[in-house]
Amino acid sequence: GWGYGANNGPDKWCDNFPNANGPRQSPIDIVPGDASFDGGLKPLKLKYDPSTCLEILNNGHSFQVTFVDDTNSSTLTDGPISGIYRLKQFHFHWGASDDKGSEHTVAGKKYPAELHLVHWNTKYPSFGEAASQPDGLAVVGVFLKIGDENAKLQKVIDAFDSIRAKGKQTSFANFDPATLLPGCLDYWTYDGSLTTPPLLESVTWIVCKEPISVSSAQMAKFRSLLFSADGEPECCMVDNYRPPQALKGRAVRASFK
Ligand SMILES: CC(C)NC[C@H](O)COc1ccc(S(N)(=O)=O)cc1
Ligand SMILES: [Zn+2]
Repeated sequence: GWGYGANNGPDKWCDNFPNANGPRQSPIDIVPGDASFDGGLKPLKLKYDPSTCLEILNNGHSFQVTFVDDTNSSTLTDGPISGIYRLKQFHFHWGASDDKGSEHTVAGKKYPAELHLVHWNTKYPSFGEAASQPDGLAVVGVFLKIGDENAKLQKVIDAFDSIRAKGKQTSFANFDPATLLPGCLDYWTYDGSLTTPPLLESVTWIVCKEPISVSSAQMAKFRSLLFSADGEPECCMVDNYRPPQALKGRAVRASFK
């Protein structure tokens, strides 16, 4: 199956996933000077209920924290979107070293990691249905930069021993994803796609300008996770990011001046 190695990585995805060369692929390099301020963009409204937090799992590509999404308890509204989008999961992408790892870049700058909070449009019956619609998903991206230890993130890291290998999962309750958001919610937004196969072109991307902190020691813990399952040769889960894709004429708007 697809992955991030030399033989199954991003440059090979087009062999099985034709969306790879589509007109609205993600991630992109965000060039602040080319983004146009749009005064019509509303502030992001994120309302998260920690009791909807369900479990944490290693899916062999990243780890993700999944949420109960059968009610509007944890939602994203306003911002560049219309209607109500429900939180489904959050996950991260990171590098083998602190000089790379993010999917989006900012005028060519790579951050060591990037958080994705994945939401689906409740005008559709489920995440799976929404994922195939052009306005089906909204993903909030938050950059991580090396600095002070992030105590909120540590709660997630403390679960890594239980999900070290592909396919492992464990219960994960009462986590508030709002604690992972930066203080300032200024953002860039553009029409894009899933950054992993099937690369569906269904995502309104909302990328926060302000990063959150993570310590180098905490990043080392991310890199102790494995792409491989129990019983397979151990393969460290690192460099699980897709590089920036062609903009193909798309506009990037800024919610801030
Ligand atoms: C519904 C089917 C297509 N399954 C989709 C699968 O769960 C993968 O979902 C996702 C969800 C989010 C992203 S990202 N990195 O763009 O935020 C990538 C794949
Ligand atoms: Zn992602």
